[in-house]
Amino acid sequence: MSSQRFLSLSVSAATRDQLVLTAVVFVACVLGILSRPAGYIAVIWPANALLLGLLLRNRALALQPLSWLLAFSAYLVADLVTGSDFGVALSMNLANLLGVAAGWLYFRRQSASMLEFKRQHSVLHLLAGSAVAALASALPGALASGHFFGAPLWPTLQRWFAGELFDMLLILPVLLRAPQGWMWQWRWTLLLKGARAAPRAPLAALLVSIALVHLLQGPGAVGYLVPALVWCAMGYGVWGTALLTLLACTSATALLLAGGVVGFSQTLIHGATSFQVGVGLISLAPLTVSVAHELRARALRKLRFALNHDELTNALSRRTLMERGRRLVQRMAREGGAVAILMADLDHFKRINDSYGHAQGDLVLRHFTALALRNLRAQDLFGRIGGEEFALVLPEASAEQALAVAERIRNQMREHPFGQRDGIPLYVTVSMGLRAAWPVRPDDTLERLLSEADAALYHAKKSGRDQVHCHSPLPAAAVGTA
Ligand SMILES: Nc1nc2c(ncn2[C@@H]2O[C@H](COP(=O)(O)OP(=O)(O)OP(=O)(O)O)[C@@H](O)[C@H]2O)c(=O)[nH]1
Repeated sequence: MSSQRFLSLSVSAATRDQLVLTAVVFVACVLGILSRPAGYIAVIWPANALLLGLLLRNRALALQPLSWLLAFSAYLVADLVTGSDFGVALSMNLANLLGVAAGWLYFRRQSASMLEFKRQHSVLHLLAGSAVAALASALPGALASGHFFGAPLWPTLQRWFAGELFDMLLILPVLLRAPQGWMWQWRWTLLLKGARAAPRAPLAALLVSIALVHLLQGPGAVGYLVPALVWCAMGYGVWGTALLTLLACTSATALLLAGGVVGFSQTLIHGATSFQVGVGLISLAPLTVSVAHELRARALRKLRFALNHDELTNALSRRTLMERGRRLVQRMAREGGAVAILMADLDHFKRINDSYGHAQGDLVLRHFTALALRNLRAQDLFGRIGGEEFALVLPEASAEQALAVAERIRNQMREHPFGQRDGIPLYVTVSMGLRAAWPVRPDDTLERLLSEADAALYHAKKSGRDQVHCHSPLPAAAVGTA
């Protein structure tokens, strides 16, 4: 367990996390207690959702009974220091803890990807888990309220449930999807860079819609937020959307409370209950859009990769190499730049397959690809032409530089042992043909350069393999230094 400096004390990471958890619950409770105009049920009660979210993010913490005990003490102390009766505080906070425990039991069965909103059904599970947690605290809470204050069971149950559902649906996604690590470990510069690069228009639309909620107040005003939030969902990712939804929905709620459209007095309580459930459910719309948007983007990325790459080696596919290579050669011809083409073919590959098996042959192909890619620059192209034949297109590379790269790859390949057979290690060599063009002429096509590199490869094979042959002879000095 690593020890860290925290508040000038040297504490273990687990203790630090427990202290943070306790402090968060305490502050959230005080906030909730301050919003209790109706006597015993708070307007906002973020403590349960925050506690549940933090425990789900840090499972090791949730598995320690001390964490639960500390959280419970935070609930109790917050109530007692603000003047609550001990019996009331004890029973109400037991109800709170029961809700968190029920939510924990529901969500702990979900996979990490489900909880991080990386699955199609994540939002539905958020709704179900939040409803379970809300009901598990609302029921004992309403019973205790009836016992201590003579509050009617059904309206109190509805009120408590609505408040909890509202908090869970808005707060949990922010915590569950937040970047890895606690506040002090977040990569703030990276986050700020991402925020700066994000489009501004959806955010501006959201601010306008919050202003509209204020200007055109009414029971349906929260709906004004939906189009802008859906737009945000298409540009800001799941976490950004969850955060903006939380901020926008709570701002709109505060504005409508201030305007008297919703209220938590006894006469307005039914409307407030329906309002909170409605806002909570509305918040699921942008979240669902952002999850679907992200899943679609991921599927498209995978599809594009599969289209552009060879399945076995992950080298570029022949089609993509030809497309990109053609564009590159045309650009070099326009700019009068240089390009070097290498054709590479593993030697006696059939024998490797025959003697060591096809699986070993596949391994050699994958290793050769990795080795070649390690020796190339980001702008170089490396593709599998077919079987054990590969092509490399190196822009802005002279014949000497390309020859040096080819020799490096050839030497590294011949020195790498691949498994053993009868105690004899398997070594594989590669032959290559090089065609360099500098400057690239307008009539130099990729097809022609490739076929000339192929002719050079044929010579390399004919001359005994395990060598690089150049299409046109290089100056003697260059060959010596390569
Ligand atoms: N393991 C494996 N073998 C493949 C794959 N594609 C093609 N081959 C094999 O590669 C071998 C190519 O053999 P040849 O074209 O005769 O060439 P070679 O044995 O390398 O001989 P030289 O090129 O003349 O040195 C054949 O046995 C193919 O079955 C593949 O994806 N995996």
